[in-house]
Amino acid sequence: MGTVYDLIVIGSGPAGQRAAIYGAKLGKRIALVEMREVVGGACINTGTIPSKTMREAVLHLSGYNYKSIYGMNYRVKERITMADLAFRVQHVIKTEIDVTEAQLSRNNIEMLVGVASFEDATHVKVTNTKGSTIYEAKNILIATGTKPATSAKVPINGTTIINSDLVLNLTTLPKTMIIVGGGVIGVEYCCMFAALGVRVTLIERRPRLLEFADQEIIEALSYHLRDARVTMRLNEEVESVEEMADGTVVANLESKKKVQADALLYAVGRQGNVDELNLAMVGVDSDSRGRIPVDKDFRTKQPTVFAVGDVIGFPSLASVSMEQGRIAAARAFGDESIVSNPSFYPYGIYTIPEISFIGKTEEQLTEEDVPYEVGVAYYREIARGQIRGDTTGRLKIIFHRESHALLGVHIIGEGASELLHIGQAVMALGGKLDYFVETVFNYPTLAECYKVAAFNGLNRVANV
Ligand SMILES: Cc1cc2nc3c(=O)[nH]c(=O)nc-3n(C[C@H](O)[C@H](O)[C@H](O)COP(=O)(O)OP(=O)(O)OC[C@H]3O[C@@H](n4cnc5c(N)ncnc54)[C@H](O)[C@@H]3O)c2cc1C
Ligand SMILES: NC(=O)c1ccc[n+]([C@@H]2O[C@H](COP(=O)([O-])OP(=O)(O)OC[C@H]3O[C@@H](n4cnc5c(N)ncnc54)[C@H](O)[C@@H]3O)[C@@H](O)[C@H]2O)c1
Repeated sequence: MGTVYDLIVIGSGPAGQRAAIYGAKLGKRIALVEMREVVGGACINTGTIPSKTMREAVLHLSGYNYKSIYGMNYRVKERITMADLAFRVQHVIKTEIDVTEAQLSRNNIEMLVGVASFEDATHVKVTNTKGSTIYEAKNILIATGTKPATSAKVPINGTTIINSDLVLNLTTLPKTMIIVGGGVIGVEYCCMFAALGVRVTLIERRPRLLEFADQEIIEALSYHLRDARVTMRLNEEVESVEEMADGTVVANLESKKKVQADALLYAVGRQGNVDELNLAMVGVDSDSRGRIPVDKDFRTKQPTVFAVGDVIGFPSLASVSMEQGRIAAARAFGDESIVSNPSFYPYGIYTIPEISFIGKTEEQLTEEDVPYEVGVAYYREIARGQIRGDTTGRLKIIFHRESHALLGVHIIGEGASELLHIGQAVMALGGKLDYFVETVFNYPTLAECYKVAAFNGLNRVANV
């Protein structure tokens, strides 16, 4: 009789890692199956970490920050190459893999290398070059993540027509580029390539970018995109993509227009990694985008089978995936102690400049007939904004007119994704606008924006 694990986790991205470690901390016997040669999933290997590292390298090498302070063009390196960017990205990926492997090994998690598929609700087959082995577990957790969505009419060739997994495959920095999809991936890469001087055309089928974000913030972002010479084509759908004989690429739009460029990034969403899992063996379904439905404890229809992370769909963030993994592992072992409130989950969008928010948008509150007011602080009014050379950033607090409860915080500007956590803490602890008025912040800091925005908001309420 072989080992019976308490939990087998399929996938070593943020969701799977956190589930495995939480289970191990409870003293359980855990195995983690990963089909890639390295741990970390899309987060470390192709998604979050590479894109955020590339962004940092772009800001540094392109002299973006220098320009905002001295108002002139200065490049650390005159000809920035894809190799310059890849060098830094590979370094950070390697370090993150090492850190993760050490963490898993310290917690005595057994690594099984290969593709996992279900035999039944308590047995998983793992197949690798040496053959197949069947493992037994009391609980199984699916954390297989997603891959870029494809289309038969978009021939990804890995060199001029790429998806987000293949950005570093570009051998040379294109002069012109088409980005299909104005979601988070499309907009983040759009900002990076534009900062490098690439003329980008961003094509999005919806009437606006990043529909879930506050409109005022997206209008501010659009100003920056135009300033970086990005052409935005909204309400336009790419129907097909062609490689031309001269090596360029053409996007054919539904509206019959054509857009030509040196390269094209196809970023129209993601598809759950469910094909290999043989879900039918456990009676679990997935939808057309490969998403697995789960209950509030992340249980599928099969009580011993859980699913977490990107493979269950929205919000598809590394941060949230980790939390889902932790909760699912706890529930699998009857631990109800972890409570997590999704309304306090933040968004960090690493555009240039950064966007971050929590809570409701003005549009949502208007829709819900909530009597709200806003308070805004502009970085240019704050000493730290002037010192850092970011005079276009802004922080907006949305609060209830009568109770002054915080309903949302929306920031665009340098450091937004870090700065947001002050608002998040105050919101989560039930604090109100008055907290910012009564609290002394370090000076000069961007945190002062909260105080200025709170005063601005109170003045507006007092005047009506
Ligand atoms: C370009 C890009 C940028 C992003 N930026 C951010 C960001 O800034 N902030 C943020 O919070 N999120 C970001 N995300 C999202 C984030 O990467 C994901 O939310 C996160 O990786 C999801 O974690 P996961 O564990 O669910 O899946 P993944 O990280 O996708 O890991 C799944 C793992 O499962 C393995 N696997 C799949 N099928 C099997 C099988 N049958 N057997 C064995 N192993 C299997 C895969 O090989 C993979 O290693 C970004 C994503 C992309 C693509
Ligand atoms: N900073 C972050 O948190 C971060 C960064 C990157 C990715 N992510 C995660 O990765 C996930 C996937 O991101 P994504 O941007 O690929 O997907 P997405 O679904 O967010 O955006 C895809 C966009 O492409 C558009 N689109 C689809 N087909 C089109 C067509 N034929 N022509 C023109 N436009 C078209 C859609 O309208 C949509 O706006 C997101 O859910 C996000 O949570 C997060």
